[in-house]
Amino acid sequence: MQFDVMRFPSYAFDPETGVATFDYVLDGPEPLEFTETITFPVPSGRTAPDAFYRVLDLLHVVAGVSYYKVGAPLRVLAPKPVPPAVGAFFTAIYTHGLAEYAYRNQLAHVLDLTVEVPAEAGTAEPVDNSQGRPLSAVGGGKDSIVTLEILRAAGLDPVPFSVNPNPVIKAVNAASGLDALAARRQLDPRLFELNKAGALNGHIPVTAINSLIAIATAAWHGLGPVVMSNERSASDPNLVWNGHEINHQWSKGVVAEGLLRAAVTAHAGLTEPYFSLLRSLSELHIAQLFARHTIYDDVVTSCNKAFKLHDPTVRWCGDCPKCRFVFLAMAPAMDRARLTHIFGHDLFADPAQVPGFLELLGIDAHKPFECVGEVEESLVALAMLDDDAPVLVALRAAVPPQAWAEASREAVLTPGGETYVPEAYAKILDAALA
Ligand SMILES: CC(=O)N[C@H]1[C@@H](OP(=O)(O)OP(=O)(O)OC[C@H]2O[C@@H](n3ccc(=O)[nH]c3=O)[C@H](O)[C@@H]2O)O[C@H](CO)[C@@H](O)[C@@H]1O[C@H](C)C(=O)N[C@@H](C)C(=O)N[C@@H](CCC(=O)O)C(=O)O
Ligand SMILES: Nc1ncnc2c1ncn2[C@@H]1O[C@H](COP(=O)(O)OP(=O)(O)OP(=O)(O)O)[C@@H](O)[C@H]1O
Repeated sequence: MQFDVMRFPSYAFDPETGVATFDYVLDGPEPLEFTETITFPVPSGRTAPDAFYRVLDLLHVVAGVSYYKVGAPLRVLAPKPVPPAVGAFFTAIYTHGLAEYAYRNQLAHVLDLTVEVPAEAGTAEPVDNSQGRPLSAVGGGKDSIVTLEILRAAGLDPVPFSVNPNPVIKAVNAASGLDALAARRQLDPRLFELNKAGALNGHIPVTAINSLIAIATAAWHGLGPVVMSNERSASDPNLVWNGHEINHQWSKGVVAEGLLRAAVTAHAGLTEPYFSLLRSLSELHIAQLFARHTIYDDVVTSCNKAFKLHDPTVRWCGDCPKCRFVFLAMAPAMDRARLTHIFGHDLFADPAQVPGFLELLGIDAHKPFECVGEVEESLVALAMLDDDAPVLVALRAAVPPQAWAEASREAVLTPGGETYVPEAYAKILDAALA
C-alpha cells in the first residue's frame, strides 16, 4: 500500500447525543477512508461553548495518528488555518509522538515530517477557566489515584474522568466514591482488519488523544483545568536513533505538556487548560504516596495488558516490564504481604523474573518500550530493600559497584524539574508532600 498524503476531510458533532465523528483519508492510487467516533458525556442544560468546538479542531488532527500509521505518507495536510503554536504541536505529535513507531518500522522520514497548515490564524479570545472544579483524568493505576486523593484532601472536589473506562477504571472510581464522567472512543473497525492483513502498525501518542478528549469535556461541562498524573521520568527517552530521541511515553512528557497547553490556549482561549500535578515527582516517590491509601488495594492496576481493547487481563499480568517496575517501586513503601495482595503474585520469589528486572536496572538492554521509570529509580528502590528474597539476592549480585555509587536516593526522592503546575495547585502538592 502506497499513500502520498493524509487529509482530514471533515468532522461532525451532535450536541444532543454528544457524538463526534472524525473523518480521515489516506490518499494515493488506492485511497483509504476512516471514521473515528468519540461520544462525550452530555451535561444537562449547558450549550457547548466555542472553546469546545475549537478543542475538537485539535482532536481531529491528533487522533489521526492511528490512521496515519497504516501508510506513513510523506505529507500530512491539516484541515484549517491555526495559530503557529498549533502547527508546532501537530508536527510534534506526528514526529516525536510516532517516534517509537518510526524506529521499530525503520521509517526515518516520519521523524522529519512537518504537518502542513493551510494558513496562519490569529489566537482565540481568553476564556478564564482557572477557578472551576478540576477534572482529574483516571487511568486505573497508582498515579491518578494519588492525584485524585491530593485534590480531594485539598477540598477541590475533583471530577474523575476516563476515556473508555474498563472494569479496572470503574472499580477505582467506585472505590473513590466520587461521581465520574466518561467518554467513549471507537476506532474505525477497518483499522483492525488492516492490522490483521499485515498493515504497518505501532505505538501512538495515546495520552495526547485522551488529554484533548478530557479538555473538551471540561470545557463543555464548565469545569476547570484537566489535571494529569504524568511523572518526571516520562520525559526520559528510551534511546537515540539517527539523532532523534525515541520515547515510548513522549506524549506523557513535559515537552508534550507544554506544546499541548500552548496549542489549546492559542486556539481555544482556555487560560489554564491542562497540567500534570505529579510532574516534579519520580515514580518511586509517587509509589510512596500511593502506599498511604489502602482503599484501592483490591482494584489499582497499572499493567498495560489490562487496558488492551481485545482480550485484556483482569488485573496485573505479573510478567511484563510495567508489573516488574511498579512492584519494585512499591516494595520499599509497604510490607510484602500487602504488595503480594495488590499484585496477586510475589515477583521477588520467582527467579524467572531476574532478566526482566535486570533490564529495569540498566543491565543488558535499553529501557523497555513501556511506562517504566528511570534506571536510577530502580536502583534506588533496590537499595532500599534489605531482605533476602531470591530475586533481590540475584539482582544485588548483578549490579556493578559504580552503578550503586551513581544512584542517589536524595535525587530520586527530591521533587524537581520543569512543571506547569499553577501556584494554587503547587501549594496543595507541597502540603501533600510535607
Ligand atoms: C494496551 C496496550 O498497551 N496497547 C498497546 C499495544 O497494543 P495491542 O495491540 O496489544 O492492544 P490494543 O491497545 O488493544 O490495540 C489494538 C490495536 O489498535 C491500535 N490502536 C489502539 C489505540 C489507539 O488509540 N490507536 C490505535 O491505532 C493498536 O496499535 C493496535 O494495533 O501495542 C501497541 C503498539 O505498540 C500500542 O500502541 C498500544 O498502546 C495503546 C495505544 C495504549 O493505550 N497504550 C497505553 C496503555 C500506553 O502505552 N500508555 C503509555 C502512555 C504514553 C503515551 O501516551 O504514548 C504508557 O503507559 O507508557
Ligand atoms: N483511559 C483513560 N482515560 C483518561 N485518562 C487516562 C486514561 N488512561 C490513562 N489516563 C491518564 O493518562 C496519564 C498517564 O497514564 P498512566 O497509565 O501512566 O497513569 P496511571 O494509570 O494513573 O498510573 P500508572 O502509571 O500506575 O499506570 C495519567 O494522568 C492517567 O490519568
